[in-house]
Amino acid sequence: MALVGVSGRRAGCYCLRAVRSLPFCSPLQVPALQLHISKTAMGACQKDFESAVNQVKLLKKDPGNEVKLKLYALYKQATEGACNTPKPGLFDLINKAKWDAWNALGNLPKETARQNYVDLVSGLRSSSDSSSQVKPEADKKRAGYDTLVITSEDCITKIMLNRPAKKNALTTQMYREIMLALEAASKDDSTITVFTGNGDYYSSGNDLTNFTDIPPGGIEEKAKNSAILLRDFVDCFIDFPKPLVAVVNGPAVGISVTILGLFDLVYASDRATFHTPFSHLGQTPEGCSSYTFPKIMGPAKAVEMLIFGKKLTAGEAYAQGLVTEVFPDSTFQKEVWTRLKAYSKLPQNAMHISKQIIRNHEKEKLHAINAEESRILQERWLSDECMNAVMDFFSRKAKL
Ligand SMILES: CCCCCC/C=C/C(=O)SCCNC(=O)CCNC(=O)[C@H](O)C(C)(C)COP(=O)(O)OP(=O)(O)OC[C@H]1O[C@@H](n2cnc3c(N)ncnc32)[C@H](O)[C@@H]1OP(=O)(O)O
Repeated sequence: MALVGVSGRRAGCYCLRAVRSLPFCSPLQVPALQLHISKTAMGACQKDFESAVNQVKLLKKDPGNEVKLKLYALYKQATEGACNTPKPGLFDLINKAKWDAWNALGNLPKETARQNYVDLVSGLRSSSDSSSQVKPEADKKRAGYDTLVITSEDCITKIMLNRPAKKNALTTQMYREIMLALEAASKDDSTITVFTGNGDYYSSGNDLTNFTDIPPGGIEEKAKNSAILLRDFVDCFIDFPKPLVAVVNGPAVGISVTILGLFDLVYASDRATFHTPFSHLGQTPEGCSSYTFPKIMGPAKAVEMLIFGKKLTAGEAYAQGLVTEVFPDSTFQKEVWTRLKAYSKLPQNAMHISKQIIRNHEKEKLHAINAEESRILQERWLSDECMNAVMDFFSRKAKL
C-alpha cells in the first residue's frame, strides 16, 4: 500500500441499488424508484462499503499501484463525489497520479463508485483467499487482470472469469480484459485456449449495472459506446485463431451463452443451464447467435431460446448441438482436463490451420452479422421496452 493510502473515514452513503442498476436511467425515472428503497437496504449498502474499506487493510498481498489507484479514486468518488481539488503540480508525481485517477471518474455517481469499490475488493479477496474457490498457483498466474485469472500450463491457456460473488456477471472492464486476454493467448505458445468460470456459475451474462455511469454525452453516447464495445468483443471471438474451448462449470446466461456458437468445443457439467432471456429484458440476440443458433440447432429450437427465452438443461443443449459433451458434475473437472491435456499435445500447426479453414468459410459473414446485431441492440437499449424490463427486474429483484 505504498503509493495510495486509503483512509478508513466513514462514508455517508445511500443504497440506491435499484436506481444504480438501471440501463440508461433517465433523471425523470429516478425519484419514483427511490420511493421503493428501504432503510434496511440503505444500511446494508453502507455496511458493505465500510466492510470493503476494512477488508482492503487486511489484504495479504499488495495488489499493485494500478489497483491501489483505482481503490483510492473509487473511495474518494464514493465519499466526496466528483474530483473537486486543484490539480497537483507536474512534479508532485504521487499526488498527481492519485488526482488523475479520481478525476478520470468524472461524474460517476457516488453509489456506483461505492458498488464498484465493493466489487473490486471482493475480486481482490477472492483471488487472494485460500477458501473453497479455485486458487491458481501464483507462479503460473498472469498479472495485470483484475476480473480474470489467467494461467498457462500443459500448452493450455485458461481464462477464468473471476467475479464469483456476482455470478461472474460481465462488467465493461471484464469485456476489455477478455479482449486483451484473447489477444495475448493468440500470440502465446499454447495450443488451445479455455474459458471457464470461478464459483458456482459459468456467467450470469452482461452485468446489468453496466449502463449506469452515463457519460457527459448522455444515454445515446452510452448506447453507442456499448455497441462499439460489444462489436469489438465479439469480433475477437470470430477472429481467434486457435481452438477455443468452453468449460461450462455451471449456469450460463445471456451473452455467455450466445458466444458459445463461436467456440470449437463446449464441455458442460450436468449442473449447467443455458438461458438467453432477451425478450424478457426488451433486448435482442448478440454474439452472432441470430446466425449460429439456427445453424446449429435448426430454426425452431433457436427461436425457442432466442425469442421465447427457453432455458435449456445441459442434456437439452447437448441434444440440440450447442454442447459437445456433458459430464457428471462430480467428475467434471477431472474428466475435462484429462481430455484437454491429451488434445493439447496434438500437432499445433495442423490444429490451427484446420481451425482457419473451417472459420474462413464464414468469417466475413460473421463480422457482418455481429455489426448488425450490435447496431440493433444500440437502438434496443434506448427503447422503453428495455428500460422498463430492466427497471422491473431490479425493483422487484425478480430472478430469472
Ligand atoms: C457492452 C455491453 C454488451 C451487452 C451485451 C448484451 C448482453 C446481454 C445479456 O447478457 S442479457 C442477460 C443479462 N443477465 C441477467 O439478466 C441475469 C440477472 N441475474 C439473475 O437473474 C440472477 O442473479 C441469477 C439467476 C443469475 C442468479 O440468481 P441467484 O442464484 O439467486 O443469485 P443472486 O441473484 O443473489 O446473485 C448474486 C449477486 O450477483 C448479482 N448478479 C447476478 N447476476 C447479475 C447480473 N447479470 N448483473 C448484475 N448483477 C448480477 C446479484 O445482483 C447479486 O448481487 P448482491 O449479492 O445482491 O449484491
